[in-house]
Amino acid sequence: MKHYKIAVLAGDGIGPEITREALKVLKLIEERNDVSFELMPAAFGACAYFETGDAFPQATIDICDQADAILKGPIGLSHEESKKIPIDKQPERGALLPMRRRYNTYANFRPVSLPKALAHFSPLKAEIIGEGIDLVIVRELVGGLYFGQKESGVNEQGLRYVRETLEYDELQIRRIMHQAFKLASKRRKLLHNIHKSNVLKSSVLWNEVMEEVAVEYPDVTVVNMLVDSAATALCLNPTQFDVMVMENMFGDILSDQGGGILGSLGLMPSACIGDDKAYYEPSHGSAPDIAGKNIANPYSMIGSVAMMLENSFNMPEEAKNVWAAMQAVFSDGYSTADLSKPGSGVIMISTEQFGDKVVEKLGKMPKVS
Ligand SMILES: NC(=O)c1ccc[n+]([C@@H]2O[C@H](COP(=O)([O-])OP(=O)(O)OC[C@H]3O[C@@H](n4cnc5c(N)ncnc54)[C@H](O)[C@@H]3O)[C@@H](O)[C@H]2O)c1
Ligand SMILES: CC(C)[C@H](C(=O)O)[C@@H](O)C(=O)O
Ligand SMILES: [Mg+2]
Repeated sequence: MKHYKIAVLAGDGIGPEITREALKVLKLIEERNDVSFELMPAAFGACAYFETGDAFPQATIDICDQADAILKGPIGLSHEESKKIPIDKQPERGALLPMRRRYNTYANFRPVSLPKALAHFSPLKAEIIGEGIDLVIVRELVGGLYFGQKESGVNEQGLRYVRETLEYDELQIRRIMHQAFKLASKRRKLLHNIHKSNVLKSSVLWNEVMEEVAVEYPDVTVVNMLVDSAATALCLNPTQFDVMVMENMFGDILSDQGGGILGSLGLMPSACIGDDKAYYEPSHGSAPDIAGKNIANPYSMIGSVAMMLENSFNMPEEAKNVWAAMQAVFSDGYSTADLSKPGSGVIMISTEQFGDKVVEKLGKMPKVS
């Protein structure tokens, strides 16, 4: 029997609620397969800061170091609450970015997917969604503005100033390009390279390296698109996209737009992959506005489990079953509050009921031999 250690970082806000549902699904997966999961819960985020004075405490680092994979809920506080924590200890700078850096999880895969049958979830017109949206944003996750040099102070004119640098070297660009081209090769063989080379020199290097890597993938068609134009295209014609590759900050922004065109950030799982370690997290945040109400959509967290099964545990068939189980819940007409607005015809269920229904559907699916 295969045995895997999973660090479970439930995080802040809706994190514990959606993690609870994801763990129900993991438990059933253990029962259905020749696999055992050793769950290692650990404090991470604002909750860890208030408990220990550190958003990514040493005890959590030790657990994550040992783990075969990390399942992470969203972290963070509301804008006002964040002010209670010194800026460098806040969960984003004090936990999330250090984790990305520590495990060098440079490739972030953010699927943006909505089958035609669920077009009513989207704010876009059905004719725009056509046969369905099915694209993946490949976001570089450990470079760019997020990790470049920073300085701030008072300048010669006595004005407060700040300087943040957008840094990439060719190795960082090359490795994310290989990830994007490999994914494109397995899908529609179409890669949209998103850049801003009309202004940013970083994008000029980005495009140069992309062209060098492209030679190794002659069957993949590359379409170059400026990031501002891509933002419009995601709304007006999202089905033209299959795989989109971009630097860190562009990927942060366009992936939230991805959630927007689907109808909810609750539909946005993700995988953050490094050469030696991977962690899995929803693309969205801790949703302080709905935390503790049992109304958050756990699809993003359960989808992150599916991505973990496929990428870290070599269980692609069971991963497909998890996706199918969630789609089956939607097909029966149910969803959480984010996607069941009055008049939508969708029957509203709680976070917990959604998890239970996924478990029920998955339990009825034939086991993978
Ligand atoms: N990777 C992460 O851990 C991560 C990602 C993004 C934001 N954050 C942090 O989260 C905190 C809140 O940020 P924000 O409010 O700007 O963004 P958010 O993503 O938490 O929420 C934006 C909107 O989407 C809704 N939403 C998000 N997830 C949902 C779900 N699963 N089901 C239903 N609705 C959902 C929220 O209710 C809210 O209306 C901030 O501290 C931010 O830094 C963390
Ligand atoms: C919380 C924040 C640091 C993070 C990011 O900007 O990468 C989040 O928005 C995300 O998309 O994972
Ligand atoms: Mg984001």
